[in-house]
Amino acid sequence: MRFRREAASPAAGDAAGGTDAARGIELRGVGHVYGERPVLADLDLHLTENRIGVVGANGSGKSTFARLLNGLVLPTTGQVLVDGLDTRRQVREVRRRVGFVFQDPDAQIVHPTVAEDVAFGLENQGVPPAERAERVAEVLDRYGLAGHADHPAHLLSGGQKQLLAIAGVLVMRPARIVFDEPTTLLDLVNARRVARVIGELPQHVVVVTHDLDLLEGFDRVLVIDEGRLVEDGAPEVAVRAYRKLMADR
Ligand SMILES: Nc1ncnc2c1ncn2[C@@H]1O[C@H](COP(=O)(O)OP(=O)(O)OP(=O)(O)O)[C@@H](O)[C@H]1O
Repeated sequence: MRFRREAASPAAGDAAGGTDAARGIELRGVGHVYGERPVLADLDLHLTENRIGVVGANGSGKSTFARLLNGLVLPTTGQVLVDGLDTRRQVREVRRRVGFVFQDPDAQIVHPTVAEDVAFGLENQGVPPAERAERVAEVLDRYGLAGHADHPAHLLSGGQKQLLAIAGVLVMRPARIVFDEPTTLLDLVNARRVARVIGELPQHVVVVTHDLDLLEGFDRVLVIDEGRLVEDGAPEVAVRAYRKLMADR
């Protein structure tokens, strides 16, 4: 899937449109059903914090939740609003605003070389070549990939691929970024590196993860269980609740 290619302006920090009250991501009475299988129900949330984590058991509905936030999945019931934009009716604008980083970077890498891969979304958007080159160089430099610009993207290490996937989203300057298990496939060194990168982003981020260390310094953590929100609070409180939930199984 190549949805990240649609992430674009406005840059982080830009006036995102709508009224202040409409800022953030709002879920109103959201539920989701795949075929006959209900996977999320009764979600009423207003997500405004800079760093939000989402944890829960396998199959609890976290990826589905993440995908609702940029319109990759549409709610079966209720509404998801991003800065006042409805994911059902204004999906293109929503995807410009909300970048999405998949768990497996191979799902996002579509061009032969590192630089071409990062440039693709900008090219699609009609960004002029000189600006394109400048933005690509800047983002590759920031993530330690400048020396790999002309290398085959698929030959990068797992950690470098994840950074490339993040670079490909960031170059589009979305105001918000959703990460679906960004460190699951990485070793400890690369997991820490990606955690640091996420921690330093100016964007609002929502991170689905099983890596509880990643949640350090987050503003808010949601615990999802069997498709329902069962805890919502500061990381220490939410993680404690999650551990207890799992210990009782
Ligand atoms: N496209 C789909 N079609 C049908 N069922 C699906 C689809 N995607 C997910 N599901 C089901 O929905 C439920 C929730 O899946 P989801 O991937 O959202 O969970 P998760 O919490 O992210 O799991 P994990 O931690 O294992 O990645 C699971 O039972 C899964 O089998």
